[in-house]
Amino acid sequence: MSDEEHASAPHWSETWRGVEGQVPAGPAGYGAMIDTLRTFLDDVAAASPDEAIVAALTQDMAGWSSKLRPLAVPEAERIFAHRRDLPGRGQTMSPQLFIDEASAESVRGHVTFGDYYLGGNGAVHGGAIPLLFDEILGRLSNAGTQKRSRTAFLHVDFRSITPIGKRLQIRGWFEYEEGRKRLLKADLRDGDTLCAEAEGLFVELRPGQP
Ligand SMILES: CCCCCCCCCCCCCC(=O)SCCNC(=O)CCNC(=O)[C@H](O)C(C)(C)COP(=O)(O)OP(=O)(O)OC[C@H]1O[C@@H](n2cnc3c(N)ncnc32)[C@H](O)[C@@H]1OP(=O)(O)O
Repeated sequence: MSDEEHASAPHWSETWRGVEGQVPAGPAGYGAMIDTLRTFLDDVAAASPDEAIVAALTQDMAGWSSKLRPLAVPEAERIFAHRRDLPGRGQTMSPQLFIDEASAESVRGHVTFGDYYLGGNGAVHGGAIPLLFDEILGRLSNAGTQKRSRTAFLHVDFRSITPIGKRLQIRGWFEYEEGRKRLLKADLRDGDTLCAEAEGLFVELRPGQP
């Protein structure tokens, strides 16, 4: 998907973009580059390459690292993971989350875990699922006009295996707020099957808290 298609798709709203400041524009094609990197990671995970491919790939990747390293900038100027206008925020650490509907109180979206996230026997790694829940609930907790918050705890129940390569449905919602504390819940489903559910406490940061 091109950056233009990403930006025009109805997968985010002003509310969902949150309060964490401006979205960096970044160069044209940044979203497509991150999509390609995701596909690349899935391909690396799925492939059984021979020695020549391994040697060539290692050399190519080292070449790109040497080109990128001198371009490193401080966190505030980075594009990676700061593109809240793109599904997946322009990062590859957690699976690409597509938002279908969002308000200040709840969010609904979909996600497909690629081969990169395989744990074993066709199931998603148990560490990748909390990552996804922290992403959706962390963003919901910080959406709209909310003051910034951080995850204090995240409880995850794995109810059935989460399949690799299938489009799954995810929801997140506010349960209640009490002072600086926000309790949010989320679930992840494969059709009618509940794969996992989460409960997270997010605590509003005091001024000066990192
Ligand atoms: C900054 C965000 C940027 C947004 C980016 C969005 C895009 C990214 C999307 C991804 C986003 C991902 C987001 C991330 O992943 S954020 C990264 C992961 N989280 C952290 O690194 C947080 C580390 N911890 C802290 O900084 C502090 O402990 C916090 C700030 C959480 C609270 O320390 P603070 O000193 O401020 O608070 P307090 O001690 O006065 O407590 C206040 C109240 O809270 C209650 N309490 C506290 N902890 C717990 C607990 N564990 N269980 C039960 N209750 C707990 C406590 O009893 C009290 O209640 P009460 O006695 O008043 O009733």
